[in-house]
Amino acid sequence: MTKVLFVVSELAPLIKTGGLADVAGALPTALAEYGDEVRTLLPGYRAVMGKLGKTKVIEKYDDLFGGPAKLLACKMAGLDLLIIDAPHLYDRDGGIYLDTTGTDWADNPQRFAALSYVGAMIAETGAGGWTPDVVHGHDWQAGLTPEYLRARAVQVPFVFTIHNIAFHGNTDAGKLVALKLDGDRFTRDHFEFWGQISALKAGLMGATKITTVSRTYAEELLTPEFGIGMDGVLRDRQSDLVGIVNGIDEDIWNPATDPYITPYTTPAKKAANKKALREIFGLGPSDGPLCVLVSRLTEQKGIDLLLAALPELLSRGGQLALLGSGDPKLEVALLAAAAEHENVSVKIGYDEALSHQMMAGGDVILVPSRFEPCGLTQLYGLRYGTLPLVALTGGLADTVINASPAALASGVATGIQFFPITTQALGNAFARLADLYNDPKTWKTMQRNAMKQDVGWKASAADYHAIYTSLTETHQ
Ligand SMILES: Nc1ncnc2c1ncn2[C@@H]1O[C@H](COP(=O)(O)OP(=O)(O)O[C@H]2O[C@H](CO)[C@@H](O)[C@H](O)[C@H]2O)[C@@H](O)[C@H]1O
Repeated sequence: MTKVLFVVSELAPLIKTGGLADVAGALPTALAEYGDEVRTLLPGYRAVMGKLGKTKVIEKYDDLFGGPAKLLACKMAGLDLLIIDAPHLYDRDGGIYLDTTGTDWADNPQRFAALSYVGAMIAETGAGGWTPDVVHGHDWQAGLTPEYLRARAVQVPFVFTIHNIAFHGNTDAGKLVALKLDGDRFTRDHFEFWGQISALKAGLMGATKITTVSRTYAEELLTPEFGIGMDGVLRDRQSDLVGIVNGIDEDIWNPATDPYITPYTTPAKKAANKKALREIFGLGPSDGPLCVLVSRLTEQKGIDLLLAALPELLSRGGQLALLGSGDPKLEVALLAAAAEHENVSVKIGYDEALSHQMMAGGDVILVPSRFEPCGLTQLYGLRYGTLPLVALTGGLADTVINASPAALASGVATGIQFFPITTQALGNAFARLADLYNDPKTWKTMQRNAMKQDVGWKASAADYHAIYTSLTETHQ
């Protein structure tokens, strides 16, 4: 049994902007099956504080990066939480990373340095008598943790998981003092990155073990194209880098019990959900596949490729129902496409219930990402018999079995992959999709295969458990 402190900036079901929250929310329960005890340290954003039940104050800090703060302990949704109640950092309108105008909060470096700093303090002195054997940080927001552990001479292993290397958490060198960092370590070997402080680099350099969320992404990260400036750092640390594919919460994402949908256990019974979904999106009947997409709208997600390839889908009778929010330019372009084509419908926003209805009612889940460390929506799609059409990259390469002639002949295909990641290849994939969809026997076989895939956390939690065990053994 290993006591593990998660240090993370979002956590489902309390606060979520993307897949990081899902992983942070589901993995602790899966690890408990192996006897590991996870407590999760999370900033007390306004939205979080409003949802907490009974809390216990276990620590008080006079000055946590500019103001007084408390450490609260509570239980929620089966999780043991440690919440940093620091109003000067987290109690405000707007998003958790962005202000009301969509700009990064100017004090994000301090806000997440505080998260990492409290993580290190807990590792040193414990929280209410509980001291972790391992600290497990996620993404750049937890990246400074090993610097603070080192400053306190705390010898605890630090596992660092990269969910998305595109975010570096960089800030200017003038903040060294404000962030309580050791100026002597502002070098290329530690956390200096092209003249800036990089929280991500600090985490990568200081981690005892680095994980990322699929095997293919672990390999891709070593290349300049995917490493986004950190490939050199990662090549240096390659022997400590491992890819562990994400799972999904099989209770929340279960078509047989999902409270947001008409429940089903066989693909044939998706029909009621498809009808309902078309009504929700104002789409009429059509002969082609109903494609759905649920995503943050960013460059990463290949939405521009989809827009350019849409004619191929629509010319074969396909439809698109899309839910997302993010880049205003993409939002405008999507709404324009919806206005132009009757078989395209777009909802801008974030809607958990609707995302479930889309998984249940769609024929196909689209993930045309330029890069995708793991991706979760294709996993939801598999579980719901909604076949993934995905770019061949990262976790999308590892979790979908492409409908190649060989895979179809042996009856194992679960979706469609396209490569290179271009408009033309996506357009060709839409043509393949239409052919497969028009072959009901093959389509049903693929749906049944998809629904049988193991997309839960059990196997991957075992891999994390093995890492914790090996690290605590070597540190004893
Ligand atoms: N408008 C909306 N309404 C409702 N729900 C919405 C939504 N927009 C997104 N979501 C939900 O947010 C999650 C997104 O997770 P993903 O893993 O697909 O991508 P993300 O890039 O956020 O995560 C990063 O971290 C995760 C976790 O490691 C990696 O899988 C991934 O590759 C990496 O980019 C899904 O649960 C999805 O349903």
